[in-house]
Amino acid sequence: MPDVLSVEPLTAPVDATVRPPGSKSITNRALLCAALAPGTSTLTGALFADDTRAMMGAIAALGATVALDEEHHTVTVTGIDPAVTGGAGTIDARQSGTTSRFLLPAAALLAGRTVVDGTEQLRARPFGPVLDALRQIGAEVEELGAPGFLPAAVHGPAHGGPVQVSGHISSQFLSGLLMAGPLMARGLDVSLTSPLVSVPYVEMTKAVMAAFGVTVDGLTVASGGYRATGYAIEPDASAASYFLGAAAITGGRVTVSGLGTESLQGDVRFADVLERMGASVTRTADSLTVRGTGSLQGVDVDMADISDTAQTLAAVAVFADSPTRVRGIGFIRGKETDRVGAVVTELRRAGIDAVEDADGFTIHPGGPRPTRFATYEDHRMAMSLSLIGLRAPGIEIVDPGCVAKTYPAYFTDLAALTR
Ligand SMILES: O=C(O)C1=C[C@@H](OP(=O)(O)O)[C@@H](O)[C@H](O)C1
Ligand SMILES: C=C(OP(=O)(O)O)C(=O)O
Repeated sequence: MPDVLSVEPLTAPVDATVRPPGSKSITNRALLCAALAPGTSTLTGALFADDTRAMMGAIAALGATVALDEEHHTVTVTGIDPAVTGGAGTIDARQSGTTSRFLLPAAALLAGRTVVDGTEQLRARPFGPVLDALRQIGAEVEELGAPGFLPAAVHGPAHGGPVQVSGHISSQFLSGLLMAGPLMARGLDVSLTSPLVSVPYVEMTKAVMAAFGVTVDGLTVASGGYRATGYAIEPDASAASYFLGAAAITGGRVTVSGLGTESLQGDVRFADVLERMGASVTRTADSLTVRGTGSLQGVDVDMADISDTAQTLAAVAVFADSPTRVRGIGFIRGKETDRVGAVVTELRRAGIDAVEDADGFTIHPGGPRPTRFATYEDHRMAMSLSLIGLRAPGIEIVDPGCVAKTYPAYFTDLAALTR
């Protein structure tokens, strides 16, 4: 991957059918549930990217046997019995929020000490709510760096029972607790102390747990255990947003196969936002087609449920004919970077009138000038801003390799749109 990548403008509207790689979020849930299930599970359609390799490494450190068949997008996992497993040493969650926030409660099941750490970027992201929750349910927790941040050590076994956790910073704390819940002696009964963001991800957690034989009732899960299974992972809906956005801004057509009305991923609702802007959307049980109609209106939209697609919308909004206001996403300042600040800074660099709001941003349409975009080690900055280059000449992306976090082949697949 070069240090800087030039995006070639499309010479004709896109007309393509794509199938993005497996969902990061579903892959990492399925890997963890499989690791906690006695017996062997086979996961098909899995994502192979930095975030999921982080989870594969983490569950192997817990003692699971993990066999990769990358060519066939398949992972085979033989699970552990946490009741007879000791601490897992030091686990490197790399840049992955899901790996780290899901692993801490799972590591708290073990009668031993496990340290969870990651990159400098991950060390800057919040962990206080899950560390505090684990203390409430009987785990010993040491904050080895700044309080509320990684690295942190947990020593179980956590006994479970009633636990309180906040919902407004990240839903991953809740998802992680729920997934460890069935292996706790008292099960788990979670109460939220603040409104939940990213709600569809918690529904996804329950759905994946159900596939592995565990029922969550509200936010309560009984003590029990997972069942190993065969599990098919859908394509990644956040990744799909870039291709759907490309159709909308070029007046072309993109069909995403493998994702439709039956999807477990909230981010498929990005297509609804494009529809509100004037694109035409066709949905089947397992496909989504967006057709650009040649005109896009700005929208005023709350993206608290689907915030990984907010940067995609920012790029699309540049080509609308009225302003777009995105609300409800103040919490994305705590993701890979301050995504609100970063997207506004970069659009302004291209001469676009973009404004930072307390809970989101406002984008006024305009003609972007040739620009070298910074990407802040954030895969979604790189993937989103590249869309601008499909319409405007002279767009360059710094550090395009950062897409490896969730979509290593992104720029190859984007270039294939023009062929
Ligand atoms: O549970 C998940 O798989 C995720 C939840 C969301 O995070 P937050 O709950 O922190 O918003 C999302 O942004 C992230 O990419 C994946
Ligand atoms: C926020 C993201 O990832 P995570 O929180 O899992 O690191 C993302 O993929 O956009």
